[in-house]
Amino acid sequence: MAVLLNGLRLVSSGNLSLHGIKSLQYKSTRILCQLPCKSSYQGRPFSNKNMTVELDNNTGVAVIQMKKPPVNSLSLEFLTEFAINMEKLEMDRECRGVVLTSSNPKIFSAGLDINEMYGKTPEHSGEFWRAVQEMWLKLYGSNMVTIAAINGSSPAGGCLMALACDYRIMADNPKYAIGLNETKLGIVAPFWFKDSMINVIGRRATEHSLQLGLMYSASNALKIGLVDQLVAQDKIMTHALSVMSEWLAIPDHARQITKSMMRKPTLDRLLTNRESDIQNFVNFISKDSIQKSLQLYLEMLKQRKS
Ligand SMILES: CC/C=C\CCC/C=C/C(=O)SCCNC(=O)CCNC(=O)[C@H](O)C(C)(C)COP(=O)(O)OP(=O)(O)OC[C@H]1O[C@@H](n2cnc3c(N)ncnc32)[C@H](O)[C@@H]1OP(=O)(O)O
Repeated sequence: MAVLLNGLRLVSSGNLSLHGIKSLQYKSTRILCQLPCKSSYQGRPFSNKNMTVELDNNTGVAVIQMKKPPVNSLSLEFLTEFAINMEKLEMDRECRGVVLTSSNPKIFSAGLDINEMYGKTPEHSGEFWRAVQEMWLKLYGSNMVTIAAINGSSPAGGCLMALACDYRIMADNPKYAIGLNETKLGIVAPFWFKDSMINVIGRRATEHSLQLGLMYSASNALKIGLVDQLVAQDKIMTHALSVMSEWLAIPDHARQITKSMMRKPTLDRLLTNRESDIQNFVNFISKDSIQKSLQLYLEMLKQRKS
């Protein structure tokens, strides 16, 4: 996948490599990364409106705060913006860690934007799925330390984002739920969603979880290891930054090589099957029966409100 970023053409396919080690550098200023409006993505108009990215040059830690109303659903535009921001941070020698969180006090992310999967052309579906893959490749394959500060519910694609991070801290609120609930929508979590979950909670728990499309309360997510810690909502960012400092105390090169060793087989599996995975998604999502399921699900979401 190629993107134009600040005039530089980037060809991306995941980031972790034994050679991609960053040197440690610190600066004393605080900057707000806002990509220029003129940035382009495969010829599409681009705007950086779905998240803010704030890099603290003292600590080398960036906070990506998702802010797409109403529920941070992962649209093509959102995913494109996310991948470009991750690429930019990855290339920034001063950035060593990323905390991913949400500006919505109740929702981390509602997962993939269902409107992107309903009533769309095969071309659009293919482009959308490539962007979903790219988001995961950038996050799962990042050289940086990645921490999800899950300050609200996080179904499906939202859970995938959290699973792709190195560490997950969830707000201790019984109303929040997290999980890969795809089967409940009549759709199937692809193999790399499944692999991401297996690598965090193990095979048996994943099978149970995926077949039933289970959503876990924060406390049950902690019990099965889907999240690593629960903390009070108002302490979640402070805590995430404190955990980050522990991870950053490890020399980057040793941690990055270890991370690559652990994650490379999972990344390679998608990289070598990328095109067939897209084709599989397009074929699956284009079926009348799946379109019907998605239509009913969208209607149910709207009715639930009223
Ligand atoms: C071969 C492989 C094939 C396929 C693989 C596909 C893998 C798919 C992965 C996914 O991520 S699918 C998406 C799964 N997500 C969900 O099931 C979440 C659904 N949403 C909810 O459960 C709730 O909305 C909530 C996130 C818990 C938030 O609840 P809340 O009560 O706060 O808000 P409300 O329900 O009123 O929603 C507000 C507004 O947002 C719209 N919405 C919600 N989720 C989505 C979504 N994922 N995509 C698009 N739009 C979404 C909802 O309809 C409301 O819209 P409205 O204001 O216009 O009525």
